[in-house]
Amino acid sequence: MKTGRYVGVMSGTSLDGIDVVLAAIDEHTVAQQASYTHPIPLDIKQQILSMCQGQAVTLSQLGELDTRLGRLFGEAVIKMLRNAGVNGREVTAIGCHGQTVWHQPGGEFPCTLQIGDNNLVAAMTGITTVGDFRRRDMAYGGQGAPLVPGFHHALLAHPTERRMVLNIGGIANLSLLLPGQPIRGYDTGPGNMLMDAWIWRQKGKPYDLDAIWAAGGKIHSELLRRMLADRYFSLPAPKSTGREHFNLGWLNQQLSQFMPIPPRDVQATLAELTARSISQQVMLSGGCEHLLVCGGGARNPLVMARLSALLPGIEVSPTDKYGVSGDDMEALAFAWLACRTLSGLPGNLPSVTGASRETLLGAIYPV
Ligand SMILES: Nc1ncnc2c1ncn2[C@@H]1O[C@H](COP(=O)(O)OP(=O)(O)OP(=O)(O)O)[C@@H](O)[C@H]1O
Ligand SMILES: CC(=O)N[C@H]1[C@@H]2OC[C@@H](O2)[C@@H](O)[C@@H]1O[C@H](C)C(=O)O
Repeated sequence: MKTGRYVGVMSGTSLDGIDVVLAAIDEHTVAQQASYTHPIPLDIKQQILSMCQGQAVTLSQLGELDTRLGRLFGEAVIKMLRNAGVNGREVTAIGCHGQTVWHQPGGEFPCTLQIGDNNLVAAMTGITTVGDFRRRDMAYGGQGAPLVPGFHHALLAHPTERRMVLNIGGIANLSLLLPGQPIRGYDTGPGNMLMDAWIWRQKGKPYDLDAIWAAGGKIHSELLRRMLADRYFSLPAPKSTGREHFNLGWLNQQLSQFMPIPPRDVQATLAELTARSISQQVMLSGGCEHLLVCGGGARNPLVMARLSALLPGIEVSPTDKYGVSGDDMEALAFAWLACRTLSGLPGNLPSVTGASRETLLGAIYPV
């Protein structure tokens, strides 16, 4: 294993900011040393959102966004290292996930596109950068996602306890760490994405802080039932999804089947959709003793309370309680994946993604 200090950079589907971490990684430990969230300018956020939802873009717009994001990731790393008082020469490599603007794992021409030019990240920071983590798994027939279950296993598996790790980001994904069984994992469906999109549309707020707005609404049971009937929820694993499917257009389509529903009730129903779709998948996957939750959704008290209520007998708690920061989990995972790539170790898990084999992940951008 190529031990050293690694930087992980993750810009997820929520577009709430670029998460950057610094960690010392060796065969047995991933010791987080610093973290920082870099803001995403609103116009960049809007361009990403329109691309993700399939609106037409010119090649020039795509190329420029690739450059702007590459610069932004580079700046984010430089700022984090400056705050931490660490020189770039002390860092072995950066694992930079990039920004997913399209993810289409099925069909005749599967594809996934993460942008943000890694050549720029390497040039700006003077640090070897590893990127493009998903497409080799896809080249071997896998979904290209989720990639974090291997990292969850390395950090949080227990020899006898049945544990699952749940990331509630824009999309939610679940890792099954069940003793004696192969590691499995898949995206359960919307995490914060629809809740965020609805409150943005209704109130111009990026998210429903502490679920205060949703908590005062009533669940619309027919709308909930209709949304839960979406085909994605009953698909067997391996499976992964994104904004291409669960977006405001999808929500408007569901709402069009009803007389106008008070906006606050829609927000409450979306929070319930997140909790129900996750809890159904936890139970369908055989249940567990401990559900360890990370991602921004772990800060949503309503979703967390509903998960606890829907999963009696399962302890639902943030991963922080188990020593891993829930806000930094994904960025840490990409630092770890970069370390695996430079160490010549595979990064994907065929039992999760459905790929035909384990493989090295990523492309290396040297300095
Ligand atoms: N106090 C809070 N109350 C309610 N929701 C919160 C709170 N804090 C964070 N969130 C939610 O978490 C989101 C950010 O989550 P996160 O940073 O995990 O997303 P992400 O990095 O884009 O994830 P992914 O890549 O897994 O999609 C916010 O957009 C918001 O919906
Ligand atoms: C294509 C893509 O970017 N997928 C993300 C997204 O965000 C959460 C969920 O959907 C997960 O599948 C994945 O991210 C995590 C880091 C993963 O690959 O495990």
